[in-house]
Amino acid sequence: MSSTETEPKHGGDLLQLENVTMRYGAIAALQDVSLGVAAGEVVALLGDNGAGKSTAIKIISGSVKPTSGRLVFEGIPREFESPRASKELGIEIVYQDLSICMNVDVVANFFMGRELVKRVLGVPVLREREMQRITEKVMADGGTKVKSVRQNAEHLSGGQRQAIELNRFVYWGGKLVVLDEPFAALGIEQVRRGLENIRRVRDQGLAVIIVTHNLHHAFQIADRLVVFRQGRLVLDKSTSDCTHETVSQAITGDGPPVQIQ
Ligand SMILES: Nc1ncnc2c1ncn2[C@@H]1O[C@H](COP(=O)(O)OP(=O)(O)OP(=O)(O)O)[C@@H](O)[C@H]1O
Repeated sequence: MSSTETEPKHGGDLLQLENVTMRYGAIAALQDVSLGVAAGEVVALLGDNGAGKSTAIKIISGSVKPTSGRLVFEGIPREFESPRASKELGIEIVYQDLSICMNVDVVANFFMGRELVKRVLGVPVLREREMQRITEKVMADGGTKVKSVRQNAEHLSGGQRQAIELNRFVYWGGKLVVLDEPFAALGIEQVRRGLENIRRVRDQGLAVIIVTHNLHHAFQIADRLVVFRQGRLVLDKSTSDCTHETVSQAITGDGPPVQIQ
C-alpha cells in the first residue's frame, strides 16, 4: 500500500526534481522525490522536523548535490554545482533576513553584488543617483513604502526587509524564489503585507516555494501543498483539495492511510 497522495502532475514546467535521493551516510534525507514547480505558482513545502524540506531547497539552490536523480530547469537537465550557478539561472533562496545587509541602506542592498561585479569587470556602472532612482521606483511599483531608501536596513521592519528581497528578486529577473520560513519573525500586519508581496510576485509570473511549519499561512498563500515525511514526498495536491486535517495527518502519519492514486 502506498502512503503517497499525489494528483496528476501539476505544472512543473519551470523546475522539476526527478526521482531525487539524498543520502548522508546511513540517513536518507530524501528518498526518490519527484516534484514540479510551475511559473506563476506558489508551492508550500511542509513536514515535521527532519522531514527533508531543507535538503530539498539546498539541492535546488546548488548547496548540495543529490546522491541520485535529476534536476530539470526550464526544460534542460542541470548540474547545480553551486548557489551562484543556480542564482545565475534566476533561482534565489531567501533565508530569514540572511541576505539583507543591516549596516547599509536600501539602495546598497538592492544593488549589492551586482554593481560590484560590474565594477570589478570594468563594465560601466550606474551613478549613485540613478541607483537611488531605480530603487525608489521598484519599491514603489512593488507597493512598499519606506521613509527613505537611504535608511539603513536595520531601521526597517522584518516585513519591509522581506519586501526588499522580493522587489530586488523581481528587478534582477528572478524566476523562482524559495522563502524559508518567511513569516517566522513577523507580526500579524507584517504577515499580511508579506502575503501580499508573495501574491504580487506570483501574479507577475514568478514561481514561489515557501518552506513553513505554519499550516494556516500555507493555506492562505499556496496554490499547492507538498508534504514530506521521513524523506518521502507523501502529499502533493492543490490547496483547494486539501483540508487542515488531511494535511496534518500527512505530516504526522497519523490517521487512516491517505488514498492511493
Ligand atoms: N549535513 C547533514 N549530515 C547528516 N544528516 C543530515 C544533514 N543534513 C540533514 N541531515 C538529516 O537529513 C534529514 C532531513 O533533514 P532536513 O534538514 O532536510 O529536514 P527539515 O524538514 O528541513 O527539518 P526542519 O524543519 O527541522 O528544518 C534529517 O534526518 C537530518 O538529520
